Amino acid sequence: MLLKFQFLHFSTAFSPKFHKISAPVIRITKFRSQMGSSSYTTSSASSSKLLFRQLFEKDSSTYTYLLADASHPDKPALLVDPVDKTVDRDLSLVKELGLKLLYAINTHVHADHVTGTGLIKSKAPGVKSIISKASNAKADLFVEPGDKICFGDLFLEVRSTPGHTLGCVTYVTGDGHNQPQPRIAFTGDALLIRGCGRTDFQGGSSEQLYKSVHSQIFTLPKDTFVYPAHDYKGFSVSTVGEEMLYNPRLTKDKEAFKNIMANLNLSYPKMIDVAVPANMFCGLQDVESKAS
Ligand SMILES: N[C@@H](CCC(=O)N[C@@H](CSS)C(=O)NCC(=O)O)C(=O)O
Repeated sequence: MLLKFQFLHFSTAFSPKFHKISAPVIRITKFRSQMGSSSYTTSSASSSKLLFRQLFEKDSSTYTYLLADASHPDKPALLVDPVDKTVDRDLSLVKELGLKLLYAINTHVHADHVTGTGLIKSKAPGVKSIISKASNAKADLFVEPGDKICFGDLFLEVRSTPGHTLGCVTYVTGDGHNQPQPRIAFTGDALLIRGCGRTDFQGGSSEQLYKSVHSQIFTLPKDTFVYPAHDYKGFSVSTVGEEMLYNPRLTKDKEAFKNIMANLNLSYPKMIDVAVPANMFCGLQDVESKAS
């Protein structure tokens, strides 16, 4: 598949740029198991190159993920779905592990917490924020389906998974010999473990979500790890195969799914009126000129 663009691989003199290229750079490497540790960690998916940490923000039950190419001399890294309240913790971890943070990326415009991307940019100059173009939010870089976000020799592929919000995307680790195996999907709120994101605001659509999950996530290899943006039941990780068998909503047919989603009767997230406007600007409400 031809790529519309690919972010440049990290170099010592760090300077992220947009480049249109026709194919990813693939190098073959060996894999070995690597356990991770932090304040809250799983380490189910790993390779000799990937440093991976799952971090938790308890007030909104949000997961933030830290990924880095540990085999690269500069250890280029990115954070998926950082939360404002835990930015200091996350940046300390980045420093302790000797990583060079390149990107702070969001799966979507969150409604229940303020994203940490703007705060990270103010505390770690040079870090670029990323969100989907379809989100209509502000960021330094906008991704579209099929785009790749490179960090060292590793990359995340962008898959469009609207339904919870209009601009939701799922980031999936690359498919190739030098990429982590099994693959890892960061599903945001599109697919939760034994659940899924609600579809009753922010351009949500149960019809669209059903299509997104079935066409963009359930088509990944069954051993692909599923790491969502939230968990409310104590789960930390699942797999595509597991969710295809046991997800109580998405194993149903489309009409039954739509009926379930129409009758969730969830109260609105407590922070929605603060979080959504702020998150349209990387969490930096009223700082439009700085927000990118
Ligand atoms: N009680 C929380 C919000 C809980 C909630 O609505 N979660 C969202 C994801 S964050 S917008 C969701 O989609 N939940 C699906 C579900 O089935 O629980 C708060 O007040 O913030």
